[in-house]
Order: sequence, then structure tokens, then C-alpha cells
Amino acid sequence: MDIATVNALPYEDFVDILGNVVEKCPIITAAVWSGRPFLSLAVLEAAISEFIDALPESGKEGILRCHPDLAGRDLQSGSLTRESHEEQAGSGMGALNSGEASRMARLNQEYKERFGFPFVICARMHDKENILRQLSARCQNERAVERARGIEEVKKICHLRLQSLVLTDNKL
Ligand SMILES: NC(=O)NC1=NC(=O)NC1=O
Repeated sequence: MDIATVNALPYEDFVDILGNVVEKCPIITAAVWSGRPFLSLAVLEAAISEFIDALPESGKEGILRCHPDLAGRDLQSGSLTRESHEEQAGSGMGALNSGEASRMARLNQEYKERFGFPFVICARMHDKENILRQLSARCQNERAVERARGIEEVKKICHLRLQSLVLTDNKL
């Protein structure tokens, strides 16, 4: 689908197709629809980023809380969204040995208890070793640092999800 097609979508289809570019936060997509026509995919992506940046801290933490844990209960129960399942499987989260799985669960819990929102990372950019390393290291950060870092990761996930939905080689 190219950006001209995106711009022509009624909001129902716009949200149906692009509503999960930020995990389980279709309100973001529904809100930015008002900004069409988007001159390019990059402009649409910037509109999403600006909407997120304008949220209060509670709104940013809310976005993070909509993300399933890596190798967590949603993966175990098969209830991940299609996008999240692909991302988690691609980074080896579905193929952890028992030691890795229990370390992941322990560190995720430690992170959530410290910050009140989950550890979020763009899984498609990391392998399982690096994810564990980042989770362990980021547990030591301050809350404000991790809120900002988590949102940065959400934007990377959003960028990759948009790339897989909308052609980027043409501009209006
Ligand atoms: N907690 C997370 O980081 N979750 C995820 N990262 C991804 O890239 N996909 C997810 O589901």
C-alpha cells in the first residue's frame, strides 16, 4: 500500500490496518488520522511520534503498559498479537532454555516492580542474549530514564511495523 492509498482511507480502515503500529494503542492511529494527507510515510511516522511526545508521563507509561512482556505469559498462552508474536519469535524469545526463561521472568518482574511498567525493547533489533543484557542493565536506571527509553523503543517498533505495511519509495 502506498501513502496515497493510506491518505484515501476512511478512518475505520485507517485504524483497522494501522491501528496496531503501537502495540494495543489504536487511539494513537485514530488520532493522527486527522492529520492526513501525509506527504510521505516519514510524515505519518512523525505525526505518531509527536502525538506520543505530547502525552503526559501517565500517558507514556500507559503505552508501555500495553506491551506484553518478552517471553511472558502472553507468549506462553499464545495470546500475543500477530506483530508481537513475530517480533518475539524472531528474537528467540520462544526458544529460551529453562535458565534463560527463568532469568527473563525474574528480571521482568524486578523491572516491573521497580518502575510500574514493563521492560520494552524493539525485539527485532536484538537477539536473546542482548535482550537479557539490556534488561539486566536497564533495571538499574532511574524511572524517568526508563520511561523515555521505553518510548524510544516503542517508536522503533512502530517504525518497523509501519515499514511492513506502507511502501516507502514514493512520495506524494
Ligand atoms: N515488552 C516488549 O518489549 N515487547 C515487545 N517488543 C517487541 O518488539 N515486540 C513486543 O511484543
